[in-house]
Amino acid sequence: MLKAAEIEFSYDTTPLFSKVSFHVEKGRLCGLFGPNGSGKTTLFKCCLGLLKAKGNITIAGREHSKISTAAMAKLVAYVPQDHSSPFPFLVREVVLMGRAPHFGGVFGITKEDRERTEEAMARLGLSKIADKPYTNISGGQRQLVLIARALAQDTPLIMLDEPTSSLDFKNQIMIWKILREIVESGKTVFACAHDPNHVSWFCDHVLVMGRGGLMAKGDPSSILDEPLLTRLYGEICGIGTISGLRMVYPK
Ligand SMILES: Nc1ncnc2c1ncn2[C@@H]1O[C@H](COP(=O)(O)OP(=O)(O)OP(=O)(O)O)[C@@H](O)[C@H]1O
Repeated sequence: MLKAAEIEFSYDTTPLFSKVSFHVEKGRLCGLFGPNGSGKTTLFKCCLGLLKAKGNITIAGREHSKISTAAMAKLVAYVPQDHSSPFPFLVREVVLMGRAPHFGGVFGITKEDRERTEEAMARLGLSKIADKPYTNISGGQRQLVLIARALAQDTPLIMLDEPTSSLDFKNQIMIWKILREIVESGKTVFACAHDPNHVSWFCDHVLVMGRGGLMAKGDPSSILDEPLLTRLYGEICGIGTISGLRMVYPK
C-alpha cells in the first residue's frame, strides 16, 4: 500500500535519516516506533508529501509525487500529533471536513456525507459533544475528533501520529481496537506509537526508528525484545507475561 525506498531527509546539512526503506502492506496495521526526536513525524510528513525527501515513495502503486492533492485526499487520511483551530467550528463540522474529498460538485454535501459523519462520531463516543465548538473541548476530545474526521474520510490508508497520546486508558484501548477493526475491513493503518505494549498487542508489523534511520523492522513481539529496548532507552525495560499477555514493564 505504501512503499518507501532509500528515503533520505535533512532539515539542515546533516541528514536526519537516510537509507529508509519499508513496505506497509495492504490490510495491515503497521506501527512506527522510536524515541523522541528520532524522526517519526518527519518520516510521516515525507510519506504524505508535506516534506520533500530524496528517494522513492509509492502509495497504492502510484509514485507519490505524481498524485494530485485531490487524489491524495481520497487515498490517505492523516491524523496529526496535535492540532488547534483558530475558528470555533463545531465538532460535527470538523468531522464533516473529512468528507470534503467526496463532496460532489454541484451536489455539495450529500446525505451520505452527513451519515458517515454521524457514524464516525458515534463510533468514537463523540455524539454528545457534536454541537460544541472544537475550540472549547479538551485535548483528548480534540484527538478523538481528528480520528473521527479520518474515519469519515474513508480512505484505504490512514496514517496517525501518536493517536492515543492525549487519551485516557479506556480511550487508548478503544482507539487501538478500532484501528484493528479498520484493518480487518481491508484498509491499511500506519501509526506512530511510543508504548511498546500497544505496538506488540495491536500491530502486525513494526518499523523502529533510531538515530539516522531505521534500526529494525518486522514482527513486533520478536523485534521489540529486551536488547533492542535497551539500545533505545538503556537498562530500564523488562519483558514478562501476565495472563498470557506479553508485557514490557519498567525495571
Ligand atoms: N521544522 C523543523 N526544522 C528543523 N528541525 C526540525 C523541524 N521539525 C523537527 N525537527 C527536528 O527533527 C528531529 C525529528 O523530529 P520529529 O518530530 O520528526 O521526531 P519524532 O520522532 O516524531 O519525535 P516525537 O516522538 O518527540 O514526536 C528533531 O530533532 C526535531 O528537533
